[in-house]
Amino acid sequence: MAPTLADPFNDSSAIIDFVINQGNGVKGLSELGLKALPKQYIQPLEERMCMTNIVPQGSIPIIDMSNWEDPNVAKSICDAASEWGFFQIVNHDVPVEVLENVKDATYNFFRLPAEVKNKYSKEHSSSNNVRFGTSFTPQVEKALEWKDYLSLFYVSEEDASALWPSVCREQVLDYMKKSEVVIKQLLQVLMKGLNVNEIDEAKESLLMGSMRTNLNYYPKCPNPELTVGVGRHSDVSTLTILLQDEIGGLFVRGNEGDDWIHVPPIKGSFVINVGDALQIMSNGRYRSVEHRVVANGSKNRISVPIFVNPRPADMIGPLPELVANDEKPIYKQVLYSDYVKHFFRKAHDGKKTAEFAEL
Ligand SMILES: COc1cc(/C=C/C(=O)SCCNC(=O)CCNC(=O)[C@H](O)C(C)(C)COP(=O)(O)OP(=O)(O)OC[C@H]2O[C@@H](n3cnc4c(N)ncnc43)[C@H](O)[C@@H]2OP(=O)(O)O)ccc1O
Ligand SMILES: O=C(O)CCC(=O)C(=O)O
Ligand SMILES: [Fe+2]
Repeated sequence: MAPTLADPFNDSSAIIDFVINQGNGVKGLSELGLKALPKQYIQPLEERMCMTNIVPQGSIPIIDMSNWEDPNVAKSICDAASEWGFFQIVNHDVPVEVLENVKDATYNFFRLPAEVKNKYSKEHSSSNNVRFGTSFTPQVEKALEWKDYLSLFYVSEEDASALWPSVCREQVLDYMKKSEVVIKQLLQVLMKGLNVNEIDEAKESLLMGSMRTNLNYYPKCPNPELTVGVGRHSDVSTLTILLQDEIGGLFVRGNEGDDWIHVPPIKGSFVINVGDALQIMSNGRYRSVEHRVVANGSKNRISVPIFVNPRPADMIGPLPELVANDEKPIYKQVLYSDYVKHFFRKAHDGKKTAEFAEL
């Protein structure tokens, strides 16, 4: 029987069963109208966002991509990637309509009944390329995160037609396809900033040979101050291109102490961040920076990141062009899928994943 407000979950396993096994997610919990956050979601004090650590006037760079080849624009992109690891881009040529369509498609997927979404869960999905889930790695997390997601790994149009949910398939494919131009522009500029002037086929495949789009849903939360939407982590991608809605809640680690900087929503923009794979390939010149998402007490929020990655079978390490000139490598060569598996098999733990590749 479905739990009600008057008849809340009587034991710990009932809540896990409702959220994870039945596929209701935290969206299902939120819609029950619970008055208090279930204890499984209460984060330790040190993982909750503390208002005193938010830099009030802090902001990551905002870069206009209309003249992306201009050396000044190129310099601001490379500087932002080295100093902040994060920036926002405007005037990037991906039509606003494509962005609105993928946001609508995200809502349409999460509006589906739990039993339909649950067909895409780890336990029921016929393929690892499609995954509906909640939190990050619930099996190993001491406290759960207040987020549901659908993760879509792109292999081919045929694979997507056969496996991706029809309610969002075309919109996500269009979003990925139309974003490729700006992804290539950013990678070209970032490589030039490392004196890698030609991106041949092999290098393009190493930088962007596989892509994954996640549809993230953060429902409104009864006690947002006690939990997190996403805990502190850096992405394992080369680059992440993130579309967020108008609600806000993404914070980036600042350059000093425990400072956190809010990333304000800008209509039509993308938030760009360097991932661990690019930090490793650039031998630490570009930085993958910790970020986190807070929960919201009054509104639902969505975001749609495209993770641009090496292929699972690629070996990643400092690019040969960088270490050829006596620069000391700080990372070893690692198999990218081993790196990603290491990330997915533990709870979010800030910047610790990169230690896997340190020399
Ligand atoms: C969900 O909340 C998130 C997600 C993120 C993501 C940030 C990123 O940067 S995603 C970019 C990751 N890169 C890639 O996907 C490209 C390369 N892909 C691969 O190397 C492989 O496809 C693979 C991801 C390693 C999966 O390979 P496979 O052979 O199928 O390996 P498995 O053994 O099935 O999986 C390993 C391990 O990972 C878990 N897992 C797999 N896919 C996902 C997924 N999409 N979401 C969550 N977890 C996933 C899987 O369950 C396995 O764990 P076990 O415990 O079962 O062994 C950032 C922040 C967030 O909050
Ligand atoms: O929702 C957001 O703003 C960021 C989500 C995120 O960091 C991720 O999915 O890796
Ligand atoms: Fe992230």
